[in-house]
This record gives sequence, structure tokens and C-alpha cells, in this order.
Amino acid sequence: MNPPPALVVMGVSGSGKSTVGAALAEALGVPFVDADDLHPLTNIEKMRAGLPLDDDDRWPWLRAVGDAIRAASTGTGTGAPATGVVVACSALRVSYRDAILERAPRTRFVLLQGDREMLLGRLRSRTGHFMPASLLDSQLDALEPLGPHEPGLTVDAADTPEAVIAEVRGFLTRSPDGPQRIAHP
Ligand SMILES: Nc1ncnc2c1ncn2[C@@H]1O[C@H](COP(=O)(O)OP(=O)(O)OP(=O)(O)O)[C@@H](O)[C@H]1O
Ligand SMILES: O=C(O)[C@H](O)[C@@H](O)[C@H](O)[C@H](O)CO
Repeated sequence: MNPPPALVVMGVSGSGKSTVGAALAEALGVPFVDADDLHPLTNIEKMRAGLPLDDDDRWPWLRAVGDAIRAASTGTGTGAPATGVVVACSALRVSYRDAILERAPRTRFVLLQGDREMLLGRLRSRTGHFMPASLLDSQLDALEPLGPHEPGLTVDAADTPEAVIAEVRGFLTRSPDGPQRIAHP
């Protein structure tokens, strides 16, 4: 039997990846991994200093994210049965998502898409996080929306976590097995 799919909740800083991802994992009864926890300290310190990550910073991290998804979604190396997994990861560019798919081919992406003002408002009122609101524009510049040939769906980041969970459930019902290529709005 094919291992169950992994879902990567993705988008720019403040789109709600961690919040929605954790709620989605709980609703689906699968483990949750926050890719922020896989960054090397040098990446965290760079972002904390207000400097955007570049590709050299991101590639080793994305490989670690792909490996973590493969391990969690197939049980490889964990000794646990395959359960599926939800991962919160920015995955801003197509090439980054492709790198994840190379390691974990049955991954689908859930893009939380929101407008700048809403995102800025969230980041400015968030406390205790290393990511400064000043990096939002660099994140929006880097973001490449999901293309029609990428597996996944795009949802409104302004929706409640419950509404996003309902949309993802609908998506999984429509395409329960294997990588799906669906049209995006
Ligand atoms: N659907 C939502 N509705 C209202 N507020 C939300 C929603 N999702 C997240 N938030 C709030 O917005 C802020 C950013 O959310 P969160 O930290 O989950 O985003 P993120 O995409 O993981 O950010 P980062 O990439 O910087 O870690 C938090 O204060 C969170 O409580
Ligand atoms: O790709 C990137 O620029 C980084 O991964 C960021 O997106 C952060 O990880 C995250 O958004 C902050 O918590």
C-alpha cells in the first residue's frame, strides 16, 4: 500500500502556517512538524537580525525538511508506522517545493495566501518570535504561487483554521491517493 500523504502548509511569514498546520495535524490525527525547528541556528540569527535568507541558507534546511517529511510519512527510521504528517514550511519557490517532492513525492501543498496589510498586522501584533515584520516584503517577493501542475491547493490565509481544515478535508476526499495535479484559482 502507498504510504499516506504528507501535507505541507506553506506561505510567507504571518500567513498562519504554524497555527493552521498544528490545528490541521490535530484534526487529521497525524504528527505535526514545524520546519522552523529544523533551521540551523545561523539561519535563525540571520532572520532575527532582519536579513532575508538566500538560497545557500535555505537549501540544506529544505533537504532536512524533505528528509523529515519522508521519515514521518513513511515511518522510515522512526520505528513508528506510517501515519501521514503535516509540516509548516514556507516553501516559497517552485524549486524549493520540487526539492521537497524529490525526497517525499506524495507531498501535497496547502498555500495560505493573504494580502500584505493583513499579514503585516498579524506580524506586528505577534510577540516572542524571531521573525521581524520588516522581512515580510522580502518573503512576498520570493513567493511563487502554486502553479497548475503542482500538487495541492490554495486557500485564503484570512480564513479561520477551522475553515481551512474543512477545505483541506474536501481536497483529500476528492483526491485521496497518490500525487494529484489540480487546477488552482
Ligand atoms: N487563521 C488565522 N486567523 C487569525 N489569526 C491568525 C490565523 N493564523 C495565524 N494567526 C495569527 O497570526 C500570527 C502569525 O501566525 P503564525 O505564527 O502561525 O504564522 P507563520 O506563517 O507560521 O509565521 P512564521 O513563518 O513567521 O513562523 C500569530 O499571531 C497567529 O496567532
Ligand atoms: O524561507 C524562509 O525565508 C524562512 O524559512 C522563513 O519563511 C521562516 O522560516 C519563517 O517564515 C519564519 O518563521
